[in-house]
Amino acid sequence: MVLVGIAAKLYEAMGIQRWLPMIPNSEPMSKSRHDHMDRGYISPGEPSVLDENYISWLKEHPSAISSFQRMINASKGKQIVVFLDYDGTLSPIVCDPDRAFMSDQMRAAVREVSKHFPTAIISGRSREKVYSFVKLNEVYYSGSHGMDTMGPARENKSYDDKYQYKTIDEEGNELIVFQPAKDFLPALQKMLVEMTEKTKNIQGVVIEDNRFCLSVHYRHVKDEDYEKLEEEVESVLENYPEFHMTRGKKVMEVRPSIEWNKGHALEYLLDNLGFDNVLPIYIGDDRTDEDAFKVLRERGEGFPIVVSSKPRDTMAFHSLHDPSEVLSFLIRLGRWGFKNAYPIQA
Ligand SMILES: O=P(O)(O)OC[C@H]1O[C@H](O[C@H]2O[C@H](CO)[C@@H](O)[C@H](O)[C@H]2O)[C@H](O)[C@@H](O)[C@@H]1O
Repeated sequence: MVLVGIAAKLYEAMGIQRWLPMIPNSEPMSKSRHDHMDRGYISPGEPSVLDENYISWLKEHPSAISSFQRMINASKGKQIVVFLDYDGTLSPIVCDPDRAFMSDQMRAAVREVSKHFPTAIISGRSREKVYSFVKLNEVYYSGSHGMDTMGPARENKSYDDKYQYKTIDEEGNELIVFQPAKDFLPALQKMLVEMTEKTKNIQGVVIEDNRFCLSVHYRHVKDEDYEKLEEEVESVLENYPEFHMTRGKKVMEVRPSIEWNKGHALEYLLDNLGFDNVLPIYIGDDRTDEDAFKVLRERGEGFPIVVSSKPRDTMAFHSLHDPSEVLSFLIRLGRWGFKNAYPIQA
């Protein structure tokens, strides 16, 4: 019974009401098909019911699902804008970066959300690559950790025209592309060749060309070879003082040292959307998403939501356990938008 109590506490904090029907005097499960889908969802990576650390972390970063109504109440009179990270948020983390596909269900949920709220995906991948996974024309894309952003066309004098150009999408809509790290492209291509050469004898290394940054994946590198790989990456970087390395999930990321990150991309998109009263929701799992969480905190608006199955330091207010919970949240948001928000004009 004690175990059941702890588990119930955990699920309640996570916003998962799967346990409730088993507990006497609890609210019965709704008969609505959609409600049932949400409540019946079982996340693949549920924490151990005894993970007290996770339970107390959830008190600091409550589930965005259980806080949904509060978020919606806060959006009164404001335009909701949705920002989503890709890997680990819209698709689960998998061994092969080229096979991080998004499920059809997730695609449908993002499409539904984007019908009612401006939606952007901000990823560490190249913009083209993330589009090839998502395949939705209804959303804006920002690749290379925000260094390649395609957003709504708007005269915006705060950004240097040297790095912006106008373009037309397949449906004839005018868009603007902002690439603040454009000057670094030749050096990046040179570095990619050197990095590939230097690491070619280390088994398991995958170098991904993310256009304005490089990802050196070491998920398949033997532990005993990791140090060697790190040395090689650092030795290449020594010849490129205008670049630096950051770390993600089993990946070293080499980026131009300019003051531009996912947080700046978020602000750029918000500027170009041009709403007066806005409520941004940003969902992400990566360390690089913290830059965007920080921006929302500093602006004092919106909801930064971290995707994490473990307690961790974060600037986010709310949390979701994994991409399956992201799906539940987006389904709910899309459904709410369908009933309550005006459709976005094409
Ligand atoms: O900003 P994101 O969209 O989250 O991109 C961050 C990096 O994600 C990818 O790598 C991660 O996901 C892979 C697929 O699940 C996994 O194999 C890898 O270990 C993770 O680090 C992507 O491949 C990187 O280029 C992105 O920078």
